[in-house]
Order: sequence, then structure tokens, then C-alpha cells
Amino acid sequence: MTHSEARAGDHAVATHGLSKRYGRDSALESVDLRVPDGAVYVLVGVNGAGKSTLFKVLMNLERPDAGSAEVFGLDTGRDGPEVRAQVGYVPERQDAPYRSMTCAGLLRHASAFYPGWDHAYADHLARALGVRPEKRVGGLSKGETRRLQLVLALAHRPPLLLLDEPTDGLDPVVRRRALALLAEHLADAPTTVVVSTHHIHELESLADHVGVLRDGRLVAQMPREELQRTVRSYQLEVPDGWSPPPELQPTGLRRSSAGRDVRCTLVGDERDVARRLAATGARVRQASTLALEDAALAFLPEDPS
Ligand SMILES: Nc1ncnc2c1ncn2[C@@H]1O[C@H](COP(=O)(O)OP(=O)(O)OP(=O)(O)O)[C@@H](O)[C@H]1O
Repeated sequence: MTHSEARAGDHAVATHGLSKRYGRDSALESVDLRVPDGAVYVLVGVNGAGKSTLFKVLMNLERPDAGSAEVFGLDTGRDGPEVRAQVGYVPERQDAPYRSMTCAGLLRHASAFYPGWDHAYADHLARALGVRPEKRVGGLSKGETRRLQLVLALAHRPPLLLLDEPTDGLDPVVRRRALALLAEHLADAPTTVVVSTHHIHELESLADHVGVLRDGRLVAQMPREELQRTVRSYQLEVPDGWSPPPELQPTGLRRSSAGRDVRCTLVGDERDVARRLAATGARVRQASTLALEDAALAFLPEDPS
């Protein structure tokens, strides 16, 4: 089945009630991911939220305990090889197969598996990312391994990229270059991307959808404009002893020394928020848009314990 024949609906990736447990701990809990075709979907979550587990299930490297996952309409459990053929995957951790191969040898080896492998593009990426062809894979540093993984993921121009913390371990120079290469890649070829990161600001210019995982649950999932409309920074004038209504999920609360001026991030439709605040005696002086990272942080726990 081809990629275009296989896709169902407008979603390149969809999961249905996906759950995964490790012993008594739940890594994913009834996750219904929806990644629109052609989206750059940023997956956000604190350490241990379940991001890597989700990628592994999509790559059929882990079996879910309940639910299912589809990539371009293919079942990731049943059609694993067909799915993998259409995916460029950068795993969070590098397992160590092919350690004795050189980087050039591994790229040659990988090219045989992908009909769409573009040798000239692979050379371009390897040069741009400073991959040294003669170096043995087993002797690469964490950042060098990441560079090689990026070449492996992009060089066959797959319709789907699954990037699990793709800039983790890269030095600042290569990090910036890798993001520029990714932007070029997306401009050249229609590609859906699911990318997890702890550096959300790096994807400010690329992201168009955001999903937030918290303790294995997808607690928010929406287009970027909706996120930035729904989560806003408020400047308020409040009465003495005021505290925000908890249903507005207040975060980043700061008070002036006199206590009457408050800044905080609140979740909800702006008019509804203003109405609820008015009921507590607070007056909105200003509401403003947040950067992507600050907006996404509204759904993460402020206390890491
Ligand atoms: N192979 C495993 N065996 C046991 N527990 C696991 C295993 N893999 C993941 N977990 C647990 O599942 C939960 C989710 O882990 P996962 O690696 O998916 O989180 P993450 O969001 O990618 O975290 P990070 O941001 O730190 O990379 C964690 O509590 C983790 O300890």
C-alpha cells in the first residue's frame, strides 16, 4: 500500500485510547493523539511524561497494553515494516547496533533500505552537520551520534519525521544549524513532523500544533493559534487578599509589593476569563499573547515534585 492510498482522514498520525504500563507504573494513559497531515506537532512534557514511550509505540518498538496507533492509516502494530519505511526517526537514546561500522558505511547500509534515499542530499546533510565519514559509530560522542541520526532520518525524505529531542546533546552551533536544515527540509518536501523537546522556544517558528503530555495523559492538544488564544498573560488590579479562581489554572503568579497589581498566566477564552475575574473583584488591565514555550508551560506542573 502506498503512503497516499493508506492515509485515513486528515490525520497522518492518530492514536486511539493508547495505554502503556511498565509494571505498576503507567507511561501512557488513554492517549488520543491527532496529528494533522503536514503539521509540525510539538510534543511537550516534563521528564517521564511519556513522550519517548509514545514514539516507541508509533515505531512498534513497544507494544501498547490497550488502544491502537495509526500512521497514514496503517496500524503500527500490524504493519510495522510499512510504517517504518515511511518514517525518519531520531530516537531519544542511541542503542548501539552497527558500532563497528564507519559513519559512511552505516549511511551506505541504510540507503539500501530506502528507495527514496537521496545520496547527494545525505552528503550535503553529513557535511553541514559535521559527520566524519571515517569515524566508527561505536566511538561517536552523544552529539556526534545525534548528528548522524539526523542524517539517517532526513536523507530518504520520509513523509513523517518522528524526532525525539532531536537537538539533545548538540553544541550551540550545530543545534542552530540542525534547526535551519530542518526548516529547509520542511520547505522543500511536504512532511509531517512530531517532535518532542524541552527547548520549545527553538521550534517557535516551525510549530503549528502542540500536545502536552502530563503523567502519561494528553492534557492539551490544539493548533498553535488556539493555544496562544487560550493561554494568555494577564495584568490585573486585585482587591486585598485576592487569590485567582483555580479553574483558570493560574501559573507564574507575581504580585507587586503592595499586593494590588498581579501578573499571571491564565487558561480560557479571554472574555470568559475576564468575567470570572470580575466575579472575584479583579480587573483586567491588559491581556497579552505569550511565546509558544510560555503558553505550553501553563499545562505543566509548576512544582516538579
Ligand atoms: N523500559 C522501561 N521500563 C520501565 N519503565 C519505563 C521504561 N521506559 C519508560 N519507563 C517509564 O515510563 C515513564 C515515561 O517514560 P518516557 O521515557 O516515555 O518519558 P519522557 O517523557 O520521554 O521523559 P524525558 O523527558 O525524561 O525523556 C517514566 O516514568 C519512565 O520511568
